[in-house]
Amino acid sequence: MAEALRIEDLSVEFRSPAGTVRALNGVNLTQEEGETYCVVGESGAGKSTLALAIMGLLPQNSSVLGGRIYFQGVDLMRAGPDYIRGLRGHEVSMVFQDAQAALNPVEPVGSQLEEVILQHSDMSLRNANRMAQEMLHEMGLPDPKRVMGQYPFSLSGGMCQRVMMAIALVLRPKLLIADEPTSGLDVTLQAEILERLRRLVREQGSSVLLITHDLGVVASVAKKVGVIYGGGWWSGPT
Ligand SMILES: Nc1ncnc2c1ncn2[C@@H]1O[C@H](COP(=O)(O)OP(=O)(O)OP(=O)(O)O)[C@@H](O)[C@H]1O
Ligand code: NI
Repeated sequence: MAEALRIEDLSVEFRSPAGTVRALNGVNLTQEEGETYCVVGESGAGKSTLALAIMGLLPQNSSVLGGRIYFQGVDLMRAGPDYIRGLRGHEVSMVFQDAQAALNPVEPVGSQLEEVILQHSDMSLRNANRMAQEMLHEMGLPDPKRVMGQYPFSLSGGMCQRVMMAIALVLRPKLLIADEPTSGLDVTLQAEILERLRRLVREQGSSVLLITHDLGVVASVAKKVGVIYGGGWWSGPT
């Protein structure tokens, strides 16, 4: 099987007025195409930092101290910003930990989804609208037509997570990074979202890097798991 993602000895630190924090300390992982890989670790262990590093979205006050990130064999640290921008939204997409904050607050969620569809296809607005509704329906949102016209603040956290998931999946990414996609959801909804992820892997052959602190989630979806602790790293089969 071909390799989707490989991370070698990645170390990242943050600078703040209080000093520097080592958020990642020598992380290594290899993920095959079509594989679900779980990253677990307690709060503050560096999980979101890892996700942002892969997406090329680390904040200004961080530095990569060393290491390499390869996506489909390409060294992302040496690839230009245009290449990384091209990857985001096409090949690699991400569901952010705080979905409500990641959505544009001043645009109805339906238009946000339509925009992504239109940017990546030559569909008519009408067809994009239909596709957006279908995606929201796929994600298990009741009454997608009504949801389309709403702003993020008027939707629940779980609904925003589903909208984000629709946006992330509509492009059929080769790699989906999902940062705590089920946190804050009740158990039934969690199971449903995980089932959708599983279906994605099956149908689209996508790889999923699933970030969670929930060992129950790990047990139900992953073949491989990596544990981040205090920026350090342990990986092995589940
Ligand atoms: N923008 C930032 N500026 C300074 N420090 C940061 C920043 N982002 C994260 N950190 C620090 O880096 C460490 C790792 O944070 P990170 O958000 O990656 O953890 P996490 O594992 O995702 O936690 P959680 O499970 O709570 O989401 C923490 O000590 C955090 O305080
Ligand atoms: Ni996090």
